[in-house]
This record gives sequence, C-alpha cells and structure tokens, in this order.
Amino acid sequence: MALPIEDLPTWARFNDVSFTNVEVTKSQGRGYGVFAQKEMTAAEGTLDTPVLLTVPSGLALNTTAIDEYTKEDKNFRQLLDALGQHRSTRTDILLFLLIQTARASSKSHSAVGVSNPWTEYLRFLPEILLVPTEWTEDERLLLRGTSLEAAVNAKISSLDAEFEAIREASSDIFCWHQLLWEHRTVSFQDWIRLDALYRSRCLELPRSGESMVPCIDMINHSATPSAYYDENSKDEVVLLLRPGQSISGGQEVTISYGDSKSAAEMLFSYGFIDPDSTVDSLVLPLVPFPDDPLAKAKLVAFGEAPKIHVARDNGIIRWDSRFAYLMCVNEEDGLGFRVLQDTDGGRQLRVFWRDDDVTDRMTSFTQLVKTHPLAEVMQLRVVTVVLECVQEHLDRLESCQPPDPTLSSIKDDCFKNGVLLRQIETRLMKDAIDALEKERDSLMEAENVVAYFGPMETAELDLVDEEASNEVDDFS
Ligand SMILES: C[S@@+](CC[C@H](N)C(=O)[O-])C[C@H]1O[C@@H](n2cnc3c(N)ncnc32)[C@H](O)[C@@H]1O
Repeated sequence: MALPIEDLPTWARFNDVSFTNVEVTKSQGRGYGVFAQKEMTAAEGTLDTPVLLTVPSGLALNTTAIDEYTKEDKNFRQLLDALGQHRSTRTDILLFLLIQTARASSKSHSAVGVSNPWTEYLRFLPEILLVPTEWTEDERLLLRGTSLEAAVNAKISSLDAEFEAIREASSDIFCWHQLLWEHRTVSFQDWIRLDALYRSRCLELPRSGESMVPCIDMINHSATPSAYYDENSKDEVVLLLRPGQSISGGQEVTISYGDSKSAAEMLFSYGFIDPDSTVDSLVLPLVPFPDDPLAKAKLVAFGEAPKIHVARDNGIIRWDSRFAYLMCVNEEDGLGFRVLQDTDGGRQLRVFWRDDDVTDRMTSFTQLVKTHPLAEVMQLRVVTVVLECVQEHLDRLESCQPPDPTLSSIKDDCFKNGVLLRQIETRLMKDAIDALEKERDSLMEAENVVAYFGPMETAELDLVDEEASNEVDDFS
C-alpha cells in the first residue's frame, strides 16, 4: 500500500537522510519534486556550493548493496547463483526490489527476504508510471509508425523472457517457488513496473556506478537545471546547487537527465519529452533483403540489430547505417564468408572483403566499402536502401492515425507525449528524405556511376536482381 509523501521526512530521519532547506512535495504535472524552502545562492567558480540533500552510501542500491544483502538473505544468494549468465547489475537490483515488493504485498503468504529501508521507501514511489512499457494497449497505438513501436514491443518481449528465466531458475528454491509459482505473490506486471522504476530513477554515480538512490530520485529534470548530484569524501550521495545558480524559496530544484537524448529515448526511459533538452535524432530498424542468400551470414557477422540513425546537427541532416553497407554488397563486389575450424574443434564465421579478413572490422564496413573502385556505385545502393526504409516508416507513421484521445484507456500525458513524438519524428523523416534524395541525385551524376550503369539505367537500380545472384551455404 502506498505511503503519503508527508511521511517521507520521518523515513528520512530514521535512515539518516538529511534535507537542508529543501522538501519533497507535489510538482505540477510531474508527480513529486524537490522544492527549496528558502532562497539560496551558489557563487560562480567554486565547487563549495550549498548541499541540499545527503544520503548515506548504504542506502544507495547498487552492486555493493546487493553484495551486502546477499550475505543476509541466503535464498536471494541461491537465486542469483541459479541465474548465472542471466545476471546483471540491473537484474540483481530488480530482483531485490521484487523481494521488497513481495514483503510489502498484502498477498504475501509467508515471510520472504529480509526487511530493508527500501521495503518502506518503495511505498513512496508512484503507482502509475508513464514510460511506454507501462502504457495500455490503446495508448501503445500512439506509437504506431514511430521509432518506438518496435523498440517497445522488443522490450516487452525481452522482459517476458527475463521473467520466465527467473521463474525457471527459482523453481527449486522453496521460498522463491512459493513466491513465483505457488502463491504468485508477484507477477510479470510487477516485473514490468520495477523495470520502469529502475529505468526512470537509476543514476550513474561517479564512483559507485549504476545506482538507485532514495530521495535523490525525487528530483525532476530540466534543460536548465539548478542542481547536480555527486559522491562526497565519505561516499555519501549529495545534491548540490550548481555554481553560479540562485534559487528562491518555493522554486523547484532540478537536475539534468542528459542533454543528448532523442525525444524517443526520453519518452522510453522517463515517460516524458522536454523539447528544450532533446536532440533531433531517431533510430529506425533496418530489415535485411528477404531474398538475400547472404542475409543470415551478414546478420551473424554484424552481431547487432541493423539500424539507421538519422540526426539533425546544426540544421544539417546526417544519417548513418553501418549495416546498410554490408547489406548492399555481395559476392561479385568482393564480399565472402568462410566457416573455419578452430584448433579446439569449434566453428568460426570469418568475413572477407576483397580477399582481406575483415571479421574484426565489421564496425568500420562503411570505410571498407569506400576503398572499392566502384565506391560511388555502392554508396548509391546504400542511399537508395536507406531512403526506401525511411520512406516506408514515414508512410506508416502518416497512415496510422492516433487513437481517440477521449477513450478512458488513454491517459492525457500519454496522448500528449505520443502525439509530440509523432510530430518530431514526422518532421525529421521528411527532412531526411529530402536530404537523401539530393544525395542520390548527385551520386547518379558521378562519373563512375554513369559509366557502370549506362546513362539510361541509373534510375532503374534493381538491387533485388543483384542479390539473387549470390549463392552461399546456409549459415543459420
Ligand atoms: C527520477 S523521477 C523524479 C520524481 C518523480 N516526479 C516522482 O514523483 O517520483 C523521474 C520521473 O519524474 C517525472 N519527470 C521528471 N522530470 C520531468 C519533467 N521535466 N517533465 C515531466 N515529468 C518529469 C517523469 O515521470 C520521470 O519518469
């Protein structure tokens, strides 16, 4: 059950958290926030600025805290051991929070885990989170055609796989079996919520790394922040007024959640878009040619999901897609794959480009292609593929109308942010298409492109026919 924010000062006193001339109260349209109780100033050019909040290092939830907790809770230790390769700092923290959620649950049938300041602190955190993994199905229709559509679906699938792996690993540990199988005290919905809490509240501390820090996580974001967080010589996490900043009584204290994130990243991680602090960029998934016989080998060798990055940099559109270069070359251009036998009997996929082994240089394939005598021809293929992909995404974005905002299953904030994302991405995709068309037209006039295709054929690039000429083993 949720606790009223008025109880936070008592929790803070019990746990040695000091608020100095600041308090946590409601922030208009942003949940809770941290507000100054009196006017404060930090001189320019000094790091000796007013400390607004001090949190003992032991309260920060990170790898050190998890190590400490495993000494107290042997069932937790067993589960972490059983999870083996599925572990990460994030999953460890989420599992710790899952125990604390179970402890606080009215459905709890037996004592699980060990009580911790976080058991109670979790009850101050918002019930409703606005990150898209928490959106209703109707709300998620707002993302159709945006760069977040595939990303959110993929995230939900990966959370599902993660939760199933945890359930499997836990089946032989009595207390976890009860929690996740018998009584189902905590469910997949809890896992989604904890992941959303983690994503929107986790900080990167200078020394302790990825951490969730109680009370510091009550501070909202601004493009013109008045404060920043740090770790002091006693390893406490502190909130400090920025040098040169003044803040009046009643004014909200803010930090920056980052100034290089796109609108989609802000919405994905924090559930809001602040147009003043986002960079104009997007990432689109790129699908390999369905009938390229080398497609599987290319995907395996590339080792990451194929994407296109588009960004506006000082008003100029820039794009980048390393996979598109690999996608657009084939055997007759000099691309080759060989499966080699290791000395220990294992098999290894090696990639060759014009007889050089480039397996370890897949990330610089763009540069490799540029060394080819027909580099402009390949560049033209790449530009054509990227242009088609961006155009397809734009067509989809424009053809999918946002759902009716009056539906009760659509929260106002989700609608506002979904529509804003659609506007930002539509504008960027349209400008990217203009830029790519100009680039294509200029490449079509390049001397060796004209010589390669013949003046009449340059407009008829038939990439599919070219790929179909590849013959290769199945590397799946
Ligand atoms: C670290 S928490 C900050 C405390 C939070 N407001 C609360 O009530 O617990 C981050 C969340 O606060 C909200 N938030 C922070 N800055 C915001 C802003 N500038 N505009 C809208 N919402 C904001 C978002 O919901 C975000 O996911």
